[in-house]
Amino acid sequence: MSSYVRAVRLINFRNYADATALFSPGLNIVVGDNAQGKTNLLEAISFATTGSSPRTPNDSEVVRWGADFARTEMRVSLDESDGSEERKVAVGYAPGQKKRLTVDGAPASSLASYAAGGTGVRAVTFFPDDIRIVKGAPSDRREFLDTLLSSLRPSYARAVAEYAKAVQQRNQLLRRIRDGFSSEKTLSTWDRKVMELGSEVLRGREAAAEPLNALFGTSVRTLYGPEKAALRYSHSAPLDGYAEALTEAREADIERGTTSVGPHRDDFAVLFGGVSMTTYGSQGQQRLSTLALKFAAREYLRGETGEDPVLLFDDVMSELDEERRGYLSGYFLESTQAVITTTNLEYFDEEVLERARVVRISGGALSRPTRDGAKG
Ligand SMILES: Nc1ncnc2c1ncn2[C@@H]1O[C@H](COP(=O)(O)OP(=O)(O)OP(=O)(O)O)[C@@H](O)[C@H]1O
Repeated sequence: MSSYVRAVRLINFRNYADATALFSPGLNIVVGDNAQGKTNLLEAISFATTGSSPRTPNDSEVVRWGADFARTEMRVSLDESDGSEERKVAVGYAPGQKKRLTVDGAPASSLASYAAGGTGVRAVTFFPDDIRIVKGAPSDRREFLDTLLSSLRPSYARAVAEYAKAVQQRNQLLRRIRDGFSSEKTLSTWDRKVMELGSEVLRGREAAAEPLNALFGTSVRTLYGPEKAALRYSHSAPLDGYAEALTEAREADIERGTTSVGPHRDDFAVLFGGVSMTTYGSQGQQRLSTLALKFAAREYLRGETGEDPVLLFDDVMSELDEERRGYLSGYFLESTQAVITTTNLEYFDEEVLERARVVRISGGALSRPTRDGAKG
């Protein structure tokens, strides 16, 4: 069996002062009224798993109001083949200070390596706001791809971050050249750097594009219907024509003061029967395609690592019809581990509830943890 999360402790995290939740393999249902802390709990599991919040780039938002730090601790049950049984990981954050990440008590070598499997577990998250991946701007779609690929390899995460910096610096230089403060000769050093890092990003994305397209097609068929669905990556320049395209765009780039070619300008189309869901999708189609993207991400991670990621899905049942809710319950029950939130247990059949662990939340307090492995 793949690794899974046994327990998470939240200290000064969002509306939690100090609370511990225990989880089982298979389906875990977090239930509570509105604004009790369900989303915050999923966010905390993700924070503990990757060292960052999937909801905000601003870490200080997760610190409980009035507190001066936030901390998550997590116990992960490891895949047996590793020999060791359990890993303990923690993330501590105090505004103004460097984030502290530890694995079995020792500092993690970097955030990138912590997030890319350093904790022993990977996660795929779904938050209602993720619909922007389909509905929103190209940057939302690029972020989806980059987060997924970064969770596989720390080197990809580093390339993405360094590439963004290199593009910014090139842009500054372009403007200096345009305004006569620098000579065009200085540009070739930055072009090489941008190309080198950009190529690494492109290679990662190009390798993932086709498998993700196929997995997305299958997920849409099971979730939605016989529609032929596809993801189509669109390049500002493909890998093999990157250098030429960057050189060709040089004059125009100087004029505009921005870099117009490279993976930071790419996008992918989400298509149902050839129709763009970004432009023409109904709310329901956009939501289902977002779910299908997440399912594709799960399968992709599973294929690449041989490990099933943990699924953290927020309020996923509420806008689905009964048949799809039934399908999803089965999907989660059969996963290595899923933690999903709901305000309403009636979305689940009796037999699903019998097989699931139910965690109740009220005002940032969790139902008393029961022994590991016990339900309820
Ligand atoms: N940094 C913070 N410190 C304290 N409370 C916070 C912080 N950030 C958010 N909250 C509060 O936590 C509460 C619970 O939020 P959460 O999004 O987890 O609710 P939820 O149970 O998922 O609700 P819903 O069913 O309405 O989506 C909210 O009232 C929110 O204002």
